[in-house]
Amino acid sequence: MDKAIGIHIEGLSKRYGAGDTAVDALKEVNMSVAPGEVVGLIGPSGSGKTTLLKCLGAVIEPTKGRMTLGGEVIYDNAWKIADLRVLRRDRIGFIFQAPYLIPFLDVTDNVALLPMLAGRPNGEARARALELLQALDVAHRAKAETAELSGGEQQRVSIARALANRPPVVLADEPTAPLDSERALAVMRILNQMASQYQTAIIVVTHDEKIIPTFKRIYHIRDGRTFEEAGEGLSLE
Ligand SMILES: Nc1ncnc2c1ncn2[C@@H]1O[C@H](COP(=O)(O)OP(=O)(O)OP(=O)(O)O)[C@@H](O)[C@H]1O
Repeated sequence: MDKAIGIHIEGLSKRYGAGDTAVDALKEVNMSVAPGEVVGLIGPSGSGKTTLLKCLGAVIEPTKGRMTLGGEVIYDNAWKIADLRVLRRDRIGFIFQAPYLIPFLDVTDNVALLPMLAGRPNGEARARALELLQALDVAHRAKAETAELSGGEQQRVSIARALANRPPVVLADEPTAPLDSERALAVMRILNQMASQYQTAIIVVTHDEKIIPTFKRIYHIRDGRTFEEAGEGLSLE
């Protein structure tokens, strides 16, 4: 297995239920995303996007197949990792449509919380948080209450949080859906910069027409099967 691969899945299938009512939500899906790469995952309602994201995020168990993360096999017809919560906390970043910041922690602690939970000393966790806040241009709000931030600032903090444990993969679920064109493209610029700076593989589930031209590579999903296509790779500079 190529150690440089960020996330790699082979023949991944997911069946919900059994017998007459069984639903094959994923049918032998293959996908590879390299460190530093941002790919789009696009498909109509019911095509299997959420199921795939949940399998990639170790939130639900696939039925069969193989999955590697940072070169390590994490699933091979069964989980190969004893503690899935630790896997999710330390090695997978999640970005959602809304920022979901913790309102009783300041901006720095929202980002430092994950490294602290992973056992990093407080000073180191805060220093890492500050470095990310700087990279995302929100360090001037480091001591602010989350409610004092604009929507765009909150979202950048949520991106910093997703990267705080330096995960090899970040899963972003419709991160630009509520944003206007300019802000949506700004988020894509940030995701591309972060992917490249931290060598993270980023998968963006979206149906947002505004950002689809920015992907260099797209996985389409239809009825549980994926196929790959070159994207336009619109420059975000
Ligand atoms: N817990 C479940 N039990 C049974 N079937 C399910 C379950 N979750 C999803 N499905 C079925 O699996 C298929 C894929 O669903 P999934 O939620 O992954 O699609 P999606 O592409 O995310 O759709 P949407 O864009 O509408 O959220 C659908 O046929 C759905 O009805």
